[in-house]
Amino acid sequence: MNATEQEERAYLEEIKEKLALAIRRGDEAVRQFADELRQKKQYLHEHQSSLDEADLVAADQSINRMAFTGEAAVARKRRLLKLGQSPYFGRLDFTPEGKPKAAVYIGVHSFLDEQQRQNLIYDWRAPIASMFYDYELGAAVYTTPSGLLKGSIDRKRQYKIRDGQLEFMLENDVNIHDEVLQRELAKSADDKMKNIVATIQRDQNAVIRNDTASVMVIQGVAGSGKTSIALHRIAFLLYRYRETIAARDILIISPNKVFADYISNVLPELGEEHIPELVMEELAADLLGNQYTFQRFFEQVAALLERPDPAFIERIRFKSSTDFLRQLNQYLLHVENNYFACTELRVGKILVPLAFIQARFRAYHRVPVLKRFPLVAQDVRDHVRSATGRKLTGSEKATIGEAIPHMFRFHQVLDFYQDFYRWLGRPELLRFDYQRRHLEYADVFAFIYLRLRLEGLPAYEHVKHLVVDEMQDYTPVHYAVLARLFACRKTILGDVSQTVNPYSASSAAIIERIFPQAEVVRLLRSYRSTLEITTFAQRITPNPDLIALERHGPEPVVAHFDSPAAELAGLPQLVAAFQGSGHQSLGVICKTMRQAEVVHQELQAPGVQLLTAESTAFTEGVIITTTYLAKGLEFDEVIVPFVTAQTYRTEVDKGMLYIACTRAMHRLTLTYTQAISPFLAT
Ligand SMILES: Nc1ncnc2c1ncn2[C@@H]1O[C@H](COP(=O)(O)OP(=O)(O)OP(=O)(O)O)[C@@H](O)[C@H]1O
Repeated sequence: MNATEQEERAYLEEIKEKLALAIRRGDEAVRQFADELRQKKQYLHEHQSSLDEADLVAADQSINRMAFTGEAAVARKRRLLKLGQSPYFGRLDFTPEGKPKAAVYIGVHSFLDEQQRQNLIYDWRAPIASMFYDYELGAAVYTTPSGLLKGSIDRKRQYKIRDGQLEFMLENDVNIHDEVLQRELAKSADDKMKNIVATIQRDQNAVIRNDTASVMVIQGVAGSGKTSIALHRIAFLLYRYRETIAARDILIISPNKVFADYISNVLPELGEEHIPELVMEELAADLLGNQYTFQRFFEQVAALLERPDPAFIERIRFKSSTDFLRQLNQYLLHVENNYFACTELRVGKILVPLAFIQARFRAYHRVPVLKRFPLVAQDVRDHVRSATGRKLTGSEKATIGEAIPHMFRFHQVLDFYQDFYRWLGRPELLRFDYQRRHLEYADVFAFIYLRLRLEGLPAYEHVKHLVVDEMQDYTPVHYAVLARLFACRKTILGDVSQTVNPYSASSAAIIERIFPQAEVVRLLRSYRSTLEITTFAQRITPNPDLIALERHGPEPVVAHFDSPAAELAGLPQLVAAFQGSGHQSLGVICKTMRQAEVVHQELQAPGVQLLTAESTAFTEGVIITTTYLAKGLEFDEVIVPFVTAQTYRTEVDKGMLYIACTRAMHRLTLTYTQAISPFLAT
């Protein structure tokens, strides 16, 4: 151990002691709060009858205040305990111009020595910590509340501290970022996504700390850290705007429950509370109300994979275009201008002129049409009352109330939606099952959009930041709905190469058309997989811009079997090899759920889980699932069975194969019988 390391170890012990002391003090404070709270409650209980209203309100407020302070103390203790395990991961020695040098230690949270009023550890989100990610040695600058602070960095160190013990430290004379990053990436996959604070890369840092974009679109290659970055960005914004945004004000829209579970740990790991999340289809169900049922996205994808009917494809393709949204908007104009068949209205002796009713209808152009009738009816009543100089009878009021809506062509959104296709001259593009009141998936958001425009829907005003993951799976109407429901800032992320349904995919360019104010960033470095796996996946869907990280592992194996029975019989051996490898997770990723069930039959054993659309959690071990459900997840090892020319032959199949292969971090095996898929033929 050299002198520097000795010094650092001694410093670590010092910090740990200070942390332990702070925890003890905190415990004492919590105990005091609890005692005071108990006493106060007891006093209230005993003196209830003699206290007046004002006393009670004051007592109530003081109890609430104490409870709040108590909760804050408990949260602080949680943070300190966490720091005790791993107080910091980085250090930079910074000399601001004209000021003395200071060592800045950076950790997941800040730690202030209250006695010395000195910051011993800086939160990675603090302005000064940004230099750790943005600069090597030499001139550096960061933004303080009072402007830019220039200076120079003359030392940078990285540490790995686990369970309070220093595992290693690296000095800046080696390229520390690469070395630590390599170590992090070589690790085994967890059943939960991890935080990456210690190794955030410069381009990623720029996205995380961007606090100006009202809509940020992250278009990144597979494994570029999009999801990680979006979550760190949320943590950053919660820190930066802690006075105005809390975790409960954020909403993450994710593709399914398993993915939501997988990412659920990152923010708590960073010391933030759990963030509300919603699966896109839950949002749809919320907005449709309970009058309709609808096909789910995975059912649409499954139908496309199993029986790709041209008319079905045509319906999906049409409804996924920006032109479709434009037509819907034109139709709404047409409705506004033509569907109010206004007539004059006789109420007793008074004739309310057509022009008056028409003008009132137009005057409310900001109100959704189906919500205008009571307003117009009220104006007509007022008109009649001032014309007659008397109050209206109940029956006159009712006549007006009924007559106005009657002048309008339809009242049900479904009638409009059907009419829209007639207006287009394409009635065959709508398949609605009347008996089950069942919509195809491609109609769900178009229908909601019409509903939103015709009836209005309550906006999600409490949401102050919206995150949409897997953006490529949503179409212009989805975004049009989101834009109207969520007026807040947004982070939207995805990868066009990972579309599960190429007939309904959106690129960043399409999203930009809906959010012209969007800032689009492209992330091209891929971190997840070894170079061998990335190169293999690139042969399926090439992206010349992708930059693969130089990390090596075994070449992917494509194994041929003589018969389907032999292929199935071979799978347990592959699983056994995984079990002996020291890796934590293996994903057996199939094209369809039917195939996954067949594999599950073969591999059933403790620790083997079939992940279905109904699953809600992701666990370590052997997971058998479909590509659709594996999206966004990652595994140490991946097996893709049945990669035959028969199974993987269409564009949709190709996308599936690419997604499946890019889930692997360290090892990839594909198996087949007969002829291999043309996407894998060399
Ligand atoms: N700076 C980094 N330091 C350490 N690990 C990183 C970094 N960036 C990304 N990773 C790792 O790379 C893997 C992929 O990250 P993530 O899942 O966020 O990428 P993604 O772009 O959303 O992937 P995909 O679109 O393929 O699902 C994760 O294991 C993540 O921890």
